[in-house]
Amino acid sequence: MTNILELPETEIVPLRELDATVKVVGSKSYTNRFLAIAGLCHEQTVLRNALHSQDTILLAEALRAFGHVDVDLDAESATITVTPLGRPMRAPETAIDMGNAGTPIRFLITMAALAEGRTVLTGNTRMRERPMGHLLDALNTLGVDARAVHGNGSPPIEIPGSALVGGSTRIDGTVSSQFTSSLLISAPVTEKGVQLEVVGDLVSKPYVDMTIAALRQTGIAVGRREFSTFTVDGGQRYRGGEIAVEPDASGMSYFLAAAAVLGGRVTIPGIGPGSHQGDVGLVKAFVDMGCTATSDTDGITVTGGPLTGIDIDMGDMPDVAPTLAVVAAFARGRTHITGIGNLRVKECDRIDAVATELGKMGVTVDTTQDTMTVHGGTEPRGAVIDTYDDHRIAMAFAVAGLRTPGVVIREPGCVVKSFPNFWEVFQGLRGNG
Ligand SMILES: O=C(O)C1=C[C@@H](OP(=O)(O)O)[C@@H](O)[C@H](O)C1
Ligand SMILES: C=C(OP(=O)(O)O)C(=O)O
Repeated sequence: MTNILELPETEIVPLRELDATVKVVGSKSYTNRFLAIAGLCHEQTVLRNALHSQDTILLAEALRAFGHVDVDLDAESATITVTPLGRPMRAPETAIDMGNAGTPIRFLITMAALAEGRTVLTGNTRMRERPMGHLLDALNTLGVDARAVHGNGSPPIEIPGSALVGGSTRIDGTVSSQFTSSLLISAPVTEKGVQLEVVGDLVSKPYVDMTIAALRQTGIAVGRREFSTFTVDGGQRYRGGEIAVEPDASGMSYFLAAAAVLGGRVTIPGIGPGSHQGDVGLVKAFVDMGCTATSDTDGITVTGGPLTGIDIDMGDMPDVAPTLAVVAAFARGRTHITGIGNLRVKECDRIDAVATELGKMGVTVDTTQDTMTVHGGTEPRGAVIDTYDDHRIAMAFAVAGLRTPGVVIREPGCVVKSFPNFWEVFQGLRGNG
């Protein structure tokens, strides 16, 4: 069988009917959180339904490089086991290359300040443009002299060892929530704990809720006043044991979107109303556009209907904005998406990428620095879609190809960042429907 991941491009064959139950991979965000936590824990941690993707594997390998834990990755059983070796965390002699794994590198920047010795964290070309300056400023206030080697706030980042003891600091929340999460994850094992004040309007808030949920689940007490101040006492100990990771809500979005654009039905088991993953909010957006949905112990089900454009602030669910934009291309009327300025600093500039690629399909998209307006109503036409080494562009536009003939996705292998078996699951829609 052809491995789509290795092809220069793949043409999506349209699908007329869809009625499927889809098993998506474990959450990237929870896998990253529990891996980082396990890397600070003195007990063994076993993650079930853990995501084995490029980003989580890079984080696992980075933890191993600090020499204090063994990390066993069993992709077959979707299990990751992290076992402390009873040695201190020690910076590796060479720089750690984190590819374009944004969440992992940002979590590691703070963790590295707990290790012995100087750590250098770097990444690929795009990563070397991604912003980390706010996190460096917060660490500097805590007395950690972490710095961008080229003085531009981006990797490579150099972090001095044995430098983080805790204290009070402020974090600018307007660019990425990952900085707040990073500080919260390392805070409990510092000597003094951390009092954190978030300044500016925090983006991607649900990810901070996920961090706090992960900390509490592993035995950590966190005090908070909404999204403005967080207090974590030092000298706490993370609890190990077995942890089940829920399905990935961002990965789920492509299949729910398929139901929306085809007027079909898709059910995602294992995720429901109790989830802290903000991307679950896309379900309500689809309902507002004309779909019907249920969310209960069986999972989330979306059934497509005639679609109409909406106005929506996606600041709480940035990763599914490309998914919604593609669905909006098939809706009657205009969809106005706001609150998405930080889409410009993700794996690619996702505002420009979505506008350019939908443009190739004959769909007009107006953009500003932090908004996108998709003008639906004209049936999109087939096009060769560039993916900019961005998994979410590849997966979102694959959905368009289920309805529009002639959609070709270039470099489909980029999905490995968060969803290595995406194409397999996507092809599975045909057997199912
Ligand atoms: O904490 C996390 O797991 C993530 C936070 C979000 O980033 P920002 O806070 O930078 O928007 C999101 O885009 C990313 O894919 C995962
Ligand atoms: C933005 C993303 O990832 P990260 O910031 O972790 O690289 C993403 O997965 O869409």
